This record gives sequence, structure tokens and C-alpha cells, in this order.
Amino acid sequence: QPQIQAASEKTYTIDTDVTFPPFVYANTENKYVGIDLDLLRAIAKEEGFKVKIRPVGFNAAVQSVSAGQADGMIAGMSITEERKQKFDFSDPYYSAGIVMAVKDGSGIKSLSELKGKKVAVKTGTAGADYANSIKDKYGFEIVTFDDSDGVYNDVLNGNSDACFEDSAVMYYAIKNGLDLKVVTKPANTTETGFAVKKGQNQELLKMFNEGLAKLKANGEYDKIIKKYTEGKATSETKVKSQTATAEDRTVLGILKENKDAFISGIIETLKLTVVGIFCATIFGIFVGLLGVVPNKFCRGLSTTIIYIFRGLPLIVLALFIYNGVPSLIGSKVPAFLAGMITLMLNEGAYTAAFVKGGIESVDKGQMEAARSLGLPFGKAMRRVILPQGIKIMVPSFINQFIITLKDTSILSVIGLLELTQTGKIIIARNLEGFRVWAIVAVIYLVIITVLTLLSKWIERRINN
Ligand SMILES: NC(=O)CC[C@H](N)C(=O)O
Repeated sequence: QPQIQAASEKTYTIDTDVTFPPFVYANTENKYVGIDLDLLRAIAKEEGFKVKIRPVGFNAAVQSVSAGQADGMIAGMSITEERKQKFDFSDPYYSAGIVMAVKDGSGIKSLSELKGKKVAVKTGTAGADYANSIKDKYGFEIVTFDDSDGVYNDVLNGNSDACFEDSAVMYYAIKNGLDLKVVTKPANTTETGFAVKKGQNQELLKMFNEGLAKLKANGEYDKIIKKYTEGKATSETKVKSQTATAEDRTVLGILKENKDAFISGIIETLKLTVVGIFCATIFGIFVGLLGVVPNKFCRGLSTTIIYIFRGLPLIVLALFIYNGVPSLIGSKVPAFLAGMITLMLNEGAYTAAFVKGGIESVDKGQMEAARSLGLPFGKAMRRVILPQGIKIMVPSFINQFIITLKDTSILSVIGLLELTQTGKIIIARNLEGFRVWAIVAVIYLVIITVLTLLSKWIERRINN
């Protein structure tokens, strides 16, 4: 009995794409809902397991599930032959084809008019595959975005001439006021399913299928589908942008409405920054010192570490640690830990470089004089060289702290819900790109100002 109890309480991490109404999105109450999540929650209840939903985006979800970082994903995901190599899919719960949409009033009416034009798609989706498969035939260029709102906006802005999107999603968005028009019939219709990594989490897949069958039998399935596809929207099913008239669209209104999201985004950013700065500083000082000790191996090691981690783009390092390393070591790397290690290695390499440089810039005669007075190397370093070197390094430290803060934004690619990712998700809902990014920018500036003042204060104390 207790064993069953424990098993039934198991929580699974499920990644999703919240820019995909009516399948997954945030409603007016900021709750993640939609056909997929309602089904998943009903199934979880039926089968006795818990789910933790992470709004990471479609492509990020595909990667985190393949890397074993999440237990499964549900995001209106098409069951394709290619994906079956990497994923095990549940029984289908919906189906969708791909349609092309253009700006209302644009002259384009068919695929054959796309020659020399730009088509926006979402990274890693069936729509993107479809676009790739016909781009040479019709002679268009592809532009990719991480979420559906980015795709729609690019067409609305006129940067792209058309976009490809799942039919149900496109119709739903247009019904809810998006100023685009569907001009083709659904193509490549595929079924939609819940996915786990191939060969993994089979018990979860089995429970999903059993639960789905039960919901289909007892009418709950139909109810959920109807709720999102027919009839009048309720406050529960409304997409944020649907309430445009009722909602306060001023900067203050947006701030008030999303207060909690912004606050938790800020906290996550601050946590990452503080932990990142701390680890990078220790790591950097250590590697920097290694670079000046009188030992060839240590100096070589220091140079190599600096060379590698200063040379790698932060985003590549983050994706490598989060999505690459788990398949190597066979266990999960939590997103926060992955983010922290990324910052430690990258910012630490820069720190090491200026620590080394700072020490080297202290006049050589200082060390010689200290040594000839009989001080051993370590002591001469600590008492004579470092105090002078640190003064030289302080401005670089402050600079690096600020860069670390800004670089935390890049960690949004591994789904960390820090300030930038928070901004993306809010925009996914209210489509107020300009205002939300302005708010996010101001918040960063405020934090940077505080950080700078704090650093300046420390600098003064060190110099006195
Ligand atoms: N969330 C999505 O964008 C899914 C798009 C599409 N159905 C796919 O599986 O690729």
C-alpha cells in the first residue's frame, strides 16, 4: 500500500510551448491552460500522478526531452516519422494541417506567389519542416523564430510576407483578433500527441494513454475540446490578448497585471547574477593565479581554460551544458545549475584573464625586491603583489559584474524563467512587444545602477 502511495505521488516535469493557443497558453488569470494542459491535468488526476509544467518553448522542449532533462512534452506536437526515431508518442488526441497566412490586405494568395519573398516559421516545428521542403520549389526564404508570436509579428510588421502555422492555431488566433488571413488549405495533416524520450518514461506514456481512453469514454475529452473550440470564451478560456478592451494596456497596467511574473523574473535574475558572480569570481581568481605561479603546467592549464571558455559563445556553452552534457553523463542537469556553471566558466574565464593581467602589470622589481628580502613566493604574492594588483583589477571586476548580470538574459534559452524569459512569455500573451520590452529594459537598467553604485562603494573602501 505505501508503495502505491509513493508511486501515485510521482511528479513529472513536462515541458511545453505557451505561445500556442488553443493547445497551450496563459489565460487572463495567468494560468497555463488549453486543450493540451486540460487533458494532461485531467489524465494526471485520473491516473494519480502530478505534473510540473515548464513554459520553455517548442524547440527548447524538444531538446530538453531528447536530453532527458524533462520527462515529457505536450505542445500540439505533430507525430511525425522523423520524430518517432527520438520520441515515443501517446495515442493521438487531435490533428492539424499546416496553413499559410498573410497580412490582411496583402496581395499574396498562394504558394506560387512566394518567389523571392520571406516566410516566417517557428524553429523545429512541422511548419518549419514543411517550409524547408518546398522552399526551393517556390523560391522563398525562411526566417525562424522561437515562438509563434515572433512569427506572427514578423508578418504583421511586414518583415516577412507570409507564415506557416498549424491550422487550428492559426484559425484560433485570427478568430481572436490577429490581423492575418489564411490563404491555403491545410497541408500535411498530422496527428498530435504527447511525447516522451524514446524508451524512457514508459509508465508515464502508458498512464497517459489509459487516462486519455478513459476521458474519451466518459465524455470529458469532448468537453475539453469543445470548451476551447466552440461557443463563447469564458475568463478561463480567454487568451490574454482577447481581453484587450477590458485590460489596461498602459505601461502601468501591464506592470500591475503581471506584477507577480515580473517579481519572480527579477528574483531569478538576481539569484543567477549573485550566484554567477560569486562562482565566476572564485573560479576566475583561482585560474588567474594559476597563470602566474612559477610552474609551466599550471600556467598552461590557466591559459587553456581562458582560451576555451572565453572563446565559446555563452549561448553555445549554455546549450551544451544543458542539452548536451546530460546525454553524456546520463543524468539530468537542472536548469539553474546549468546556468550557474555556464556563468562560472564564461565570466570566470574573463575574470581570470584580467586577474592574471593585473598581477603581471605590477612592476617585476616588486617581486624581486620582496623575494630578496627573504619572503617566500606565496607570501610575496599576498603581501606585496596582490594588494597592488587588486587596485588595478577593481574596475575590471565591476565591469565583469555588470556583464554577468546582462548575460543572465541569454540563459532564457535553457528555459530559466528569469527576467528576459518572463518578458517573452508576457508578450506571447498580450502582444505588447514595445511596452513589455521597454519595461524589461528599464528593470535591467535599475538593477545595473544599483549594482554599479554598490561596486563603486566597495571600490572606495578598497582604495582607502
Ligand atoms: N507547438 C508547436 O509549435 C507545434 C507545432 C507543430 N504541430 C509541430 O509539432 O511541430
